[in-house]
Amino acid sequence: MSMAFRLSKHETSVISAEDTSLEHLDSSVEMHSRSPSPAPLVFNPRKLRFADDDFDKDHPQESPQNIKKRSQSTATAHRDVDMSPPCQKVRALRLFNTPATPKTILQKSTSNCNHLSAVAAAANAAAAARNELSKIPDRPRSLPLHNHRTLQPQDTANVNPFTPDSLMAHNKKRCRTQFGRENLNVNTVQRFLLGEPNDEDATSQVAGNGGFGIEAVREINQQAPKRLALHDTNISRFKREFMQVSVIGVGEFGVVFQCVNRLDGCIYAIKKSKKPVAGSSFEKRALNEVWAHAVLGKHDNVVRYYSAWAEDDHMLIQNEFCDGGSLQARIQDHSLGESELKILLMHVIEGLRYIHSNDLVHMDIKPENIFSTMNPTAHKLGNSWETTYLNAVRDDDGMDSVYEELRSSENLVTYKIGDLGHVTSVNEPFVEEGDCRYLPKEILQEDYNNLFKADIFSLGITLYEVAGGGPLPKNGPEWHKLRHGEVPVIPTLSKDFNELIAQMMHPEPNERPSSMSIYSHPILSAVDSKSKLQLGLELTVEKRKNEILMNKLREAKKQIKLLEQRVSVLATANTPDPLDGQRCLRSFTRRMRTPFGSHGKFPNLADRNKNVITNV
Ligand SMILES: Nc1ncnc2c1ncn2[C@@H]1O[C@H](COP(=O)(O)OP(=O)(O)OP(=O)(O)O)[C@@H](O)[C@H]1O
Ligand SMILES: [Mg+2]
Repeated sequence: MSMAFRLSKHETSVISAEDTSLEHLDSSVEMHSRSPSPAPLVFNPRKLRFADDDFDKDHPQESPQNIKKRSQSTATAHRDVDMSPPCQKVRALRLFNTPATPKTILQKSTSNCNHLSAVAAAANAAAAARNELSKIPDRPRSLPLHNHRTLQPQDTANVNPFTPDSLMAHNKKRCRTQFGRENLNVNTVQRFLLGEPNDEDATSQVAGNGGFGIEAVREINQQAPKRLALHDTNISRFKREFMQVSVIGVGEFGVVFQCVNRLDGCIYAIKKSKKPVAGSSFEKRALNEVWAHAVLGKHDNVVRYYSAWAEDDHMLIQNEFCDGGSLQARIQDHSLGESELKILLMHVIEGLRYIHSNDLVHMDIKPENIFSTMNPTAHKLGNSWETTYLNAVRDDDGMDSVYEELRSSENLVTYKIGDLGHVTSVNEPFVEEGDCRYLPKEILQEDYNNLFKADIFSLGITLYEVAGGGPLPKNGPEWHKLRHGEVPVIPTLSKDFNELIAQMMHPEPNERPSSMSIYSHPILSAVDSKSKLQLGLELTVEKRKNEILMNKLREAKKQIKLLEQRVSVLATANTPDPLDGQRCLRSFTRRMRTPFGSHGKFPNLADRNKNVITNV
């Protein structure tokens, strides 16, 4: 159970030897901390404790039920002033033996298995099935039903509930009843993809109604009643494939390592669940994160996903390594100015727009879950041609220094949304509340009608915090004020930016701007979003690139000239000189005419030549 507890801010913790959650860490591992704290193995604060100190101080006698009830009331701000956000407490309750206990979590977790989409299932399982498919000579034959009992775990594949599939999104109900499963076996997928002869109308049903044929459905119902257990997929990869460099972060759920892949030599961030999750109630949470990453990890402003696997019953996720650390670490020593905030907003809103366009929501946007890269190739200096160009020239000698210059600059940064453990679908939400400091009130009231706007609120309050409005309250009057439209003005920001933040934190979700409208907000026009310093730096870099290219051009021209000269010399040398021919001829004829030859008459070559020349 301790795993569900979050580290409080005060608990900037030191990993101790007895911390079982870190039993798999090498003792030699150094903590790579971007916080100013010099202590080794000091972690950035993560989410809150459920039994939060402040909370307990504020409400020592409060019964959890009252807290929840009060949170759900729509009482006025003043009445709410004494009330604290219940989410952490409610979550705590769920973990103990009360009506809303682990059972609830587990039930929810099991019911969430119905997130299925049959076509999405087919599409996902298709990848796993591809190898098998290639072995099939002709149209596949269906397995006799009794054969299903002998199916091996490796013949099945999970269904990713986040796969964007509009077909099934429109047939949710049907989908739930028909495909209330989390995995499909390869034969069913084959049959769906290749079309079973006696499933002819099934194929048309798939297109028209989003369903399989009756027989296929029956087959699915005969199959494994639960999802592919992590335990069954355990594989040993971590030590074999990766070289562990350091620990880069610790959250409620996982420890994140910086690793180098032994084969490709690139750096990755590998997140490993702190405790074994296979078979536990956290298995679903772990899989959720993998599913979300697999669907969303392709956008420049979402942490890229490479692979995931289960090892020793732990979940491991191999992600892009973000060398700039978390936003939380970046703001340890200073708040962000408006120009930096605009860049942050521009990047995060692009990521959110992408997530939202997949009908998914993040549900845990906060500085600890926004990472950054300082790699200029990842940064959008311009269009993608520029990235391609930079990639193309990066191996060239001169670019290394330019690269270094970019890398050392704190001003070139790409922000990426990470930690997708709370992602859920808006069509069939399974909401696991994130950090209550960043949650809007409606989520605590279990109003999930406009989840997109919950992300917008969290981003708004994140901007407010990193601009200098933090630290954010976890409960109490200040917590409520921020959710009742009483957002203090940040003096260092323009009126427009303050207004935008306040609008994003509007108490009424529908009044908050959408990710799309923020994206096209005039405040984020391309020029405005870059600081003078950044523009200056980019200009310098462009000039340097230009210089290098000009030098190369000059060098290339020189080489071409030299080559041309050599070619003309060679050409001249190869052309037979008529005079030379005459000379040879004459010497030859002379030699022929001289019965003694040259040897006896002329002791050395010079004399002989002299003779020839004389003859000429
Ligand atoms: N890809 C990455 N690149 C660089 N640092 C990372 C990466 N992933 C995670 N981190 C670091 O590790 C910390 C914990 O990661 P993450 O938020 O994914 O863990 P978590 O256990 O899911 O957290 P939470 O408590 O929010 O559930 C982050 O705040 C960040 O500092
Ligand atoms: Mg996190």
